[in-house]
This record gives sequence, C-alpha cells and structure tokens, in this order.
Amino acid sequence: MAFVSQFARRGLSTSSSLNAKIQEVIVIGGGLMGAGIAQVAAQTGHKVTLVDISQQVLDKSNARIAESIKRVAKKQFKDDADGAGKFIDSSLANMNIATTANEALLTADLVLEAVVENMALKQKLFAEYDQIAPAKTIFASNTSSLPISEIASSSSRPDRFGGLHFFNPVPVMKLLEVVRIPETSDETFDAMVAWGKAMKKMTVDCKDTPGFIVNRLLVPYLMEAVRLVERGDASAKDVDLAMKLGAGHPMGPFELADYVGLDTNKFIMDGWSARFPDEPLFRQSEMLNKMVAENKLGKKTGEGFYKY
Ligand SMILES: CCCCCCCC(=O)CC(=O)SCCNC(=O)CCNC(=O)[C@H](O)C(C)(C)COP(=O)(O)OP(=O)(O)OC[C@H]1O[C@@H](n2cnc3c(N)ncnc32)[C@H](O)[C@@H]1OP(=O)(O)O
Ligand SMILES: NC(=O)C1=CN([C@@H]2O[C@H](COP(=O)(O)OP(=O)(O)OC[C@H]3O[C@@H](n4cnc5c(N)ncnc54)[C@H](O)[C@@H]3O)[C@@H](O)[C@H]2O)C=CC1
Repeated sequence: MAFVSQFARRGLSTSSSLNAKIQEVIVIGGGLMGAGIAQVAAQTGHKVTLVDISQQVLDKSNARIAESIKRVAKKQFKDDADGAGKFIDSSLANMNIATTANEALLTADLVLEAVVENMALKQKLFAEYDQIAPAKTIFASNTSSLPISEIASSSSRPDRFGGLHFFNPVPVMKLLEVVRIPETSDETFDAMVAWGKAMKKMTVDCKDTPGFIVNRLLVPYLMEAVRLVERGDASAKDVDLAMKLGAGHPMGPFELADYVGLDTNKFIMDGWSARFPDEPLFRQSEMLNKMVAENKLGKKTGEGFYKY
C-alpha cells in the first residue's frame, strides 16, 4: 500500500548553505531527555556537547549515560567483550559536557534544545544562540507540546528551524517525530530526517500541531486515567494493571506519568488548558497539580503516583 505524504511537500529554500550532514551536535538541557539524546548521538559517531546550567545535573547525567551505554553495549556485542569495550570508549570519547554552549556553538551543525517545557526560556536561549552560531547551524526543539513556530520566532533563522521530538528512554525508543513549520526549508527538513536515520531512529513527519502525533493521543489518554481515579472509579494500580494486561501497553498510564515526570505533564497541561480553554480533553487536574506542588514528580524525586 502506498501513501502519498502531504508533508513531503517542498517548502521554502534557503539562501544560506547548510552542511549536507549533521556531525557536530549541541544538546541544551542535560536532564532526562537531553542526556538520552546526547548519549545516542555519541553512540552513533557524532561529536556532541551536552549543556546544562547545573553541574550537579551534568554529573548525575554522566553517570546515567555511562550506565546506559553499558546496557546498550551488552545487547549489541553479546559475546564480544572487546567490541563492547571499544564501543563504550569511542562513544564516551565523542561526548563533552559543559555549563555553557558558547565554544561549541562556533562550529555546531545542530543545536537541539531539551530544557524544561517553558516557552520564555526556550525563546531566550535561541535568541542568544542565534547571535553566536554560524549561518549553517540548524536549530531544533525537543518540546513535547509547545508550538515550534513560536519558539522559532525568537531567532532570525526560521528556515533553519524545526522540531526533533524524541521519546523516553531515548536509547530504547525507536521513534523520532520530525516537525516542520511553514518556513522550514527543504534542506533543513531533509538534514533533520537524515540525522534521525543516522541516530538509528525511525522518523515520522508531522505538522506543528499540539502534541504532534504521539502526545496528541497519549496526553489526553493519561489525563483521562487521572480523572478516572479522581472520580474514584478505580485505583491507579488497577488502571495500570488493566492497561498492561488488557491493552498490551508496556507501562500503565500512572507508571508512565511517573517515568516521564509529573512536572513535565503539568507544564503540558498548563500550556494546553490556557491555549485551548474550550477543549475538555486538555482540562487541568487538581490531583496532578497538588502532587507537583508537593514535589511528587515521579521517579526523579522518588515519589509520584508510586514510591521508588
Ligand atoms: C504519559 C503521557 C505524557 C507524555 C508527556 C511527554 C512525553 C513525551 O514528550 C514523549 C514521551 O517520551 S512519551 C513516553 C514514551 N515512552 C514509553 O511509552 C515507554 C514505555 N515503557 C517501555 O517501553 C518499557 O517499560 C521500558 C523500555 C521503559 C523498560 O522496559 P522493561 O520494563 O522491559 O525493562 P527492562 O527489562 O529494564 O528494559 C528492557 C530493555 O530495554 C533496555 N533499556 C531499558 N532502559 C534503558 C536505558 N535507559 N538505556 C539503555 N537500555 C535500556 C534494557 O537493557 C532491556 O534490554 P534487553 O535486555 O535487551 O531486553
Ligand atoms: N520527560 C519526557 O519523557 C519527555 C520530555 N520531552 C521534552 O524535553 C524537554 C526536557 O524534558 P526533560 O528532559 O524531561 O526535563 P528535565 O527537567 O529532566 O531536564 C531539563 C533540564 O534543563 C536544564 N535547564 C534549565 N534551564 C537551562 C538553561 N538555561 N540552560 C541549560 N539547561 C537548562 C535543567 O537544569 C534540567 O536539567 C521538555 O521540553 C520536555 O517537554 C520530550 C520528550 C519526552
């Protein structure tokens, strides 16, 4: 069966010449997603700089990356300890960590942002980087829910801007959503798709719509699960068991929410409920808001819907 993709349409062309191939990458935000993206970039032979304002976060992420690379190596080089060792060493050698992007910006092919889900912060960072990065540098956001167009409006290069949305845990999840805005040039879009493939991900194309493909379906589902428990219709544990055994999901919605981070869930709901006040699927949840206020953010703080 052949589909004709409406997203494969040709967009604007750019006057600035891009590198055909993305080789040097800066990942901004060294938390859950940034660390995973940087790890996979390093594993697939890219030179990568992982940037976070917090040295403590970087140290923690470094340790998590080292652990995760070992798991990947064990899987890829089952009975080949020598091959596994070389893979780990070369991956780690491809990676730098830093508390500022300034030096790496001078030569980067791609700046991929994965800081907290906050429009003002994302815009501020790209406005700054726009002043330093060369014309060839593509800018992209890993945002879960914010409009790429609005983030891109803070830079002077919307033709070299797009969304590259990865999934958690990045070393395991095979999908990458590649999002283009009307201004994204064909060269930029093609370079982003090619990079996704170089990262060994399957790519899907999507317009700049709330939640793109996966989160437009997943977030309302999660919120419906929370509302179900808020109404007292079932316990979180039973909902999770039901969705795992009855729908074949690897995690139930509450396990997944804890895994993703309840703060990230709340950032998404805050944004969508403000932007789309008439959409009942995007309504806020008192239970979720209370848990975030109590710093019960899920796995990362040791407690969310479950204790860890
Ligand atoms: C919620 C709605 C709100 C959305 C908010 C925004 C979020 C977004 O913008 C987009 C998202 O990311 S949505 C989340 C997408 N992720 C999921 O749905 C994950 C669902 N869970 C799973 O797939 C498995 O439980 C999982 C793979 C995690 C773990 O699998 P298992 O339970 O079977 O546990 P393991 O046996 O430990 O792992 C299975 C294999 O994977 C390897 N592995 C796991 N974590 C790893 C990691 N961090 N690094 C490297 N390898 C890793 C593990 O080694 C194992 O491999 P095998 O031994 O070969 O099977
Ligand atoms: N958690 C998830 O499962 C997924 C999250 N996303 C998106 O990825 C982005 C990051 O999410 P997470 O990694 O979960 O968040 P996180 O909270 O684990 O990491 C965000 C990091 O950004 C850093 N940061 C804050 N301000 C900064 C600045 N000015 N410069 C550099 N670093 C700064 C923080 O110190 C923190 O380490 C968000 O936009 C989120 O919506 C996308 C896919 C999945």
